[in-house]
Amino acid sequence: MPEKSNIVLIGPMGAGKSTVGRHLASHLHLPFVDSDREIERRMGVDIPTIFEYEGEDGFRQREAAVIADLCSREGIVLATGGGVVMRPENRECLKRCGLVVYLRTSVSVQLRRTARDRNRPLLQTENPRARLEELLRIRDPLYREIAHLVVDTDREHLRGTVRTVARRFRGRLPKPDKARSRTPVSAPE
Ligand SMILES: Nc1ncnc2c1ncn2[C@@H]1O[C@H](COP(=O)(O)OP(=O)(O)O)[C@@H](O)[C@H]1O
Ligand SMILES: O=C(O)C1=C[C@@H](OP(=O)(O)O)[C@@H](O)[C@H](O)C1
Ligand SMILES: [Mg+2]
Repeated sequence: MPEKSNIVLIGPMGAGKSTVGRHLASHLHLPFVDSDREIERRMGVDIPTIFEYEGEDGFRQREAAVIADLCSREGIVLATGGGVVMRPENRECLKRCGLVVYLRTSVSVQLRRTARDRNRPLLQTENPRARLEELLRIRDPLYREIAHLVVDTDREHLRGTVRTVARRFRGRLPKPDKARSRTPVSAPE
């Protein structure tokens, strides 16, 4: 069970974590944080540059530090990068950080949504489909391992996905009345 009341979006590149996250945060009136943008902000360079100079390992190290920091916050919507689940310490951290939502997507839809974007170094290859398939084979069980909720984004429109997650999140918040009735009442001496 999560210890904090954040919403954490996980899933592969092109699942819509950044886009759904931004809309969901605005729908729920919560702050939105994208861990990739936070890494770029701290470093002052973009993700392809970090990969170029420090390799994927360097990026993963910076990502783990940012995830640990962001998970200390309360009441945010957090969009993660697709590879965040590769490190066990991130998985542990995210599980405790809030409601973890796996935005599931087929490789064909991922390809379509990421085709024109040059900002994902792992997809700058001759065969992005094969790369996405291989990443999903490794990562899908890891997404499922920490997800409290799986939402298929192929079949739902953006608005539908936002509503589904918002409903499930609200359902987990303690109702004011019930919360009061759970307050222990001290017995008269
Ligand atoms: N549910 C959706 N339906 C249609 N297009 C989407 C959906 N979610 C995201 N997109 C589009 O796909 C692209 C990649 O989305 P993004 O949010 O960056 O994915 P991620 O952060 O998971 O890699 C963006 O251009 C976005 O507008
Ligand atoms: O899948 C991955 O390993 C990555 C996904 C990217 O984020 P998105 O999933 O938001 O595209 C970004 O963190 C980086 O390029 C690595
Ligand atoms: Mg993103």
